[in-house]
Order: sequence, then C-alpha cells, then structure tokens
Amino acid sequence: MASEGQSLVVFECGPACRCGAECSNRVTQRGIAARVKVVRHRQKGWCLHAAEDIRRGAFVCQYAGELLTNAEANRRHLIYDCPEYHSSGRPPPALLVVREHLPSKTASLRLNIDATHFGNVARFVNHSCDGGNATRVLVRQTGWPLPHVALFANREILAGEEITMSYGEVKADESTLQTAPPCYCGSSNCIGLMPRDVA
Ligand SMILES: C[S@@+](CC[C@H](N)C(=O)[O-])C[C@H]1O[C@@H](n2cnc3c(N)ncnc32)[C@H](O)[C@@H]1O
Repeated sequence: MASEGQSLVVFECGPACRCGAECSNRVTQRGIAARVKVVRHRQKGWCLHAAEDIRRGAFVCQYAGELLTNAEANRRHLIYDCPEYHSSGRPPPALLVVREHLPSKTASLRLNIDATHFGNVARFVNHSCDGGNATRVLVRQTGWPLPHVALFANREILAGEEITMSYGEVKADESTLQTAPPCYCGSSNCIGLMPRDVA
C-alpha cells in the first residue's frame, strides 16, 4: 500500500498542551470513533464495514501499526511483493507509506506504518479505485515529533457499507500489468488491478 502526493495535514493539541483528553481539539486521540465490524469477502479477504451511519467529515480511526525506517520498509516491501509470501497463508500486507511535504516544500517526510503484524481495525480497510469513502489525513500533535495517520469519512457512510480508501494510483504500465494483484473493488473506473507499492 502506498500513497503518492500530498496528504491533508491537520493540527491537534498534544503532549505540549495543558489541556486534557476532553479537549475538543483532540478528535483523533480517543480511540475508534465509529462502530465498525469486520466482514469476510470471498475475493478481498477481510473488510471493514460501518456498523452505524457515519457522517461526512467524521473521524473513523487511526491507522495504527509499526513505525518503520525507510530501510526496513523497503526490506519488507521486497518480502511482501514475493508471490511466495501471498501463497504462504501469512496475513495480507498492510504496509502504508505516506509522505508529508514539509513547509519548506523542498523536503518531504516519508512515514512507513506497517499494520501487517501489529495494528488496529484500519488494517482491514480495503482499496477502492474511486478513492473510497474514507480519506487518510496526517495529524500533527503539538509537542509530538511525528504525525499520526487518521481516517475520516469523506461522505456519509451508511450502516452496512464497506469502508474503503485509495491505496494509490493504478498506473497501467507494462510492469503493473504483469505484477499488480487483481482488484475487486467494483468501481466503475477500476481496471481490475490494484496499485503497486511504491517505495
Ligand atoms: C491492508 S490489507 C486489507 C485487509 C485484507 N483484506 C485482509 O484480509 O486482511 C490489504 C490487502 O487486502 C487485499 N485487498 C485490499 N483491497 C482489495 C481490492 N480492492 N481487491 C482485492 N483485494 C484487495 C489485498 O490482498 C491487499 O494486499
């Protein structure tokens, strides 16, 4: 899983603030905010569904996982990309790579969060080629050096609907056609292939 381009950044109170957990500017810090359930799909594996209506703009959950160095993320990408990995019965890879363009615009921070082995329900959010109904947002907390990744509903999500997001753009180049895994998102613009990981 990868994402190219700039993610939206929001700012919240954090360890350097005097306010407590009840502060209204700590929206993403109180755990999973919507009732959700994990449902099995024949082709996509486990999926995250809304168990109640989720209003547009609402925080759903953080994307929790192991925070990796770039070198370790690249090493794991190689492992996760191997066909043997997928046929081994091990959990599907959930290594998310997001970039934050720093204010200077000349540098960017690459954040590698691997939820394959340790994570929360966000690891069950599947890809949709139409962008999905959840958007990834970087959350910076005052006094905390690194951003967190949070999922927000980008439209109203009805109870029973699958919660999806975009893993990145699908490039229909030759290497993608040969190596990209099949996509079953069912969107009208889906070409039947998932985005390939970009390190
Ligand atoms: C982060 S996991 C998502 C949860 C996963 N479905 C599971 O069973 O654990 C990413 C993996 O889910 C599957 N997946 C996600 N979106 C998919 C889609 N649109 N079509 C097919 N498989 C998908 C792929 O196996 C992918 O490597």
